[in-house]
Amino acid sequence: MTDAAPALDVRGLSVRFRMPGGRYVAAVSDASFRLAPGSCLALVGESGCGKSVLASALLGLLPGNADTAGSAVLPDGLDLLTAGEAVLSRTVRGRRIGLVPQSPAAHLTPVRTIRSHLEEAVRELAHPAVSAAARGRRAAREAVRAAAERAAARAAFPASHLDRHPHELSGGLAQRAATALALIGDAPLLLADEPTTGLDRDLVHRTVDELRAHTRDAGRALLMITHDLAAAHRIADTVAVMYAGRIVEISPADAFFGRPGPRHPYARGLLDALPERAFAPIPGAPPELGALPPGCAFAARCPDADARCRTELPATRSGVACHHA
Ligand SMILES: Nc1ncnc2c1ncn2[C@@H]1O[C@H](COP(=O)(O)OP(=O)(O)OP(=O)(O)O)[C@@H](O)[C@H]1O
Ligand code: NI
Repeated sequence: MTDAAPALDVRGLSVRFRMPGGRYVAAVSDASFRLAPGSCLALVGESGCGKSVLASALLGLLPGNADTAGSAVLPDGLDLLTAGEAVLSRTVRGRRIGLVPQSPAAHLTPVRTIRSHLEEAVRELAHPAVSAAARGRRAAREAVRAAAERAAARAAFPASHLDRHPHELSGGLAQRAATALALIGDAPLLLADEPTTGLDRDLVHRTVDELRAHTRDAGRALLMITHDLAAAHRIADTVAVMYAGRIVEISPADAFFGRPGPRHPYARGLLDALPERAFAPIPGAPPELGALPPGCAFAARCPDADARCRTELPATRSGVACHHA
C-alpha cells in the first residue's frame, strides 16, 4: 500500500431494505475496504450476495426502501453515503467515479452512433472549451469532435467504427465503446459491475487486460465486481470475498490465488469449485438475507463449523472473518 490517501475508503457499510410487515433484507453488512490509487480490488461472491447493492450504495442509486450505515469516503473527504443526489449527479457519477456498465449493448442507445454517445458525454463531462457560452459554436463543435475521437482512441475503439450503431459492433467493440464512455470524465476511480458477463473467454481476457491498463498505468483505482474468479485473478491486486452480505475475507490476490491460498473456508470452497481446480461445488445454499442466522452465515455449509460458529458472529481479524482462520 502507498501512503497516498485511498481512492476510496469504505468503513462499516451496511444496506438494509425495508420490507412489508416490518421485515428487513440485510443486503450488505458492515463492509470495510480501502482502494489505493492505481490498484484494483475485485469483489467476488455468488449471485445475490450483495455485490451490486454495495455498488449502488456507492453511487447513490439505491431504491427508496434502503437504509444505509457507515461511510464511503473519497480522497477529499466527501462521504458518498451522505452526499445527496445533487452532489452525486453533478460531481460524482461520471466525473469522480467512472462507470463501466455490465452490458454495454444495453447501456448504449440503439438509435445513436458511437460518435454521438461519446460527443454527448464530452459535452456533459469533459471538455473545458465547451462552456455554456461556446455551446453550438463551430470551434466548440470541432473541439468536442476531437475530444470524442481521442476518447475512442484511448479505449482502442477504431475511428473507422465511430459512425456505427451499437448493434453493428462486435461484443468486444461495444465493450470498448462503453469503456471509452466511462473514461471520458477522467475519473480517478472506476467501478465495473460484472464487466465481462456474456463475453467469451478470449474477450474476457482482453476486456480485463484493457481495464487493467486503464487502471495501473493511469493511476486510477478500479473496483471490479465479478463472480468470474479467473477474471479476478487476471486483474486484481486485492480480492474481497463476499458471503451473504458480508466481506468474509480480504487478501492480496497473489496469496489468495497462489500460496498460501484463501483463508476463509467459504473462499476456499469457491476456488475448489472451479473446473480447473477440484470442480467440487460447496454443498448447500446461502441463507436468505431476510433471515440471517445469529452466528456465522456460512456455518450451516462449513466443514469446520462448531457450536460457537452458530451463535457468535466472527470478528474480522487480519482480513478474515472466521472463528477458525
Ligand atoms: N430493492 C430491493 N428490495 C429488497 N431486496 C433487494 C432489493 N434490491 C436487491 N435486493 C436483494 O439484495 C440482495 C443482493 O442483491 P445483489 O444484486 O447485490 O446481488 P449480487 O451479489 O450483485 O448478485 P449477482 O451476482 O447475481 O449480480 C439480493 O438478495 C436481492 O434480492
Ligand atoms: Ni450484481
